[in-house]
Amino acid sequence: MSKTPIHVAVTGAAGQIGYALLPRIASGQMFGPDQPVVLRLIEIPHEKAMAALKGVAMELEDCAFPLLRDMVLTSDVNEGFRDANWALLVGAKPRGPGMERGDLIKENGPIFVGQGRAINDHASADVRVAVVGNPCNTNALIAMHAAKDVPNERFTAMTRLDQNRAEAQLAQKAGVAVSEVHNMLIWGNHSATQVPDFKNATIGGKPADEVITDHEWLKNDFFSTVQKRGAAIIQARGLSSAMSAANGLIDHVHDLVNATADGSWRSVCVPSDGSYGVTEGLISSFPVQSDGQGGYKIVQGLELGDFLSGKLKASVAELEEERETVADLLS
Ligand SMILES: NC(=O)C1=CN([C@@H]2O[C@H](COP(=O)(O)OP(=O)(O)OC[C@H]3O[C@@H](n4cnc5c(N)ncnc54)[C@H](O)[C@@H]3O)[C@@H](O)[C@H]2O)C=CC1
Ligand SMILES: O=C([O-])CC(=O)C(=O)O
Repeated sequence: MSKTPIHVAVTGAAGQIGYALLPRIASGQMFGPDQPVVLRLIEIPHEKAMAALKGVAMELEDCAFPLLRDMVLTSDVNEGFRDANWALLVGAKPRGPGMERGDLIKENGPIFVGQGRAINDHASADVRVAVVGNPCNTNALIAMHAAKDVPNERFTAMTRLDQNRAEAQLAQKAGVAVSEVHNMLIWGNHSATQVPDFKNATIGGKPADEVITDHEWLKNDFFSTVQKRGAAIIQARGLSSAMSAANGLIDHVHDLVNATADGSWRSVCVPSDGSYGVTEGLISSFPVQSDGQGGYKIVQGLELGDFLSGKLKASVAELEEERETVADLLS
């Protein structure tokens, strides 16, 4: 017997990431090859955006995905998040050349108040939220505060793209396939202060910093390539990462709905419980292990050493500053 469809709400559905993301959800890559979905597609109430959304929906129809049971197209957030089991908050303005993601905070932050409230009031009791719109950690914090009745741990933000970028860089440097790289972890904020952890990653089962003996490269080029990859894509494409961002979100949600293999973890931004000295309540990237039943835990006991600990402190300080900037949206 076929499973009950799950309702997946996606904001910014007519945007770049939406275009790369929706066919992958509808084809089963996010929730599995036997899980039907209803897509609830949310856009701004502008004629052009809604017309573009209609076009995207027509294309989805034309793909004839067997798992796609229905689509709702709306600019009303209450309708969009109604009965949603997952809310994927993608819709927001992307940065342009020369900007940092944090520069978007005043413009994008307010979007997440209304969306948080609508999720609170209309989504399914088991709703889980993944925020992609930048600055994603602080936007997730805003939505979490606005959704007073939804447990805080249901709110996540995405550093999986950064993790994937870091894996690719390590694999290239070591001259191995990317499948040899495991437990690559990003700590902190999805920003230029993020901390790609080369100490706890492994390559071919050995610590990455034993396989790659050029530690100056790990601390300098590797670090800054991963931290600044988003800007490099904007520079090259004239638009921000969309295909790889959609791919990161597929991985992020897929790995939260399935149990993580023992002894491994994924980078997920979740509300801090104070682990690793990260200020409690901030949404920061941690090593996360999912139980596959809707729960997860922050993996404990990893050693960071002085270099990575110092970098994490700076990233946490930035998250605190962002929280201060949006204090009026958190009441
Ligand atoms: N966390 C991450 O790793 C990444 C985050 N991003 C962020 O994702 C966001 C979206 O990026 P793109 O799809 O490339 O941008 P885009 O400009 O192509 O699309 C954004 C879409 O969101 C819609 N939108 C804006 N406000 C909305 C609202 N209140 N409700 C519903 N829809 C709304 C717009 O009409 C537009 O169609 C940006 O903030 C970008 O910076 C992008 C790449 C990676
Ligand atoms: O860099 C940007 O503005 C978009 C983004 O978050 C990324 O590609 O990591």
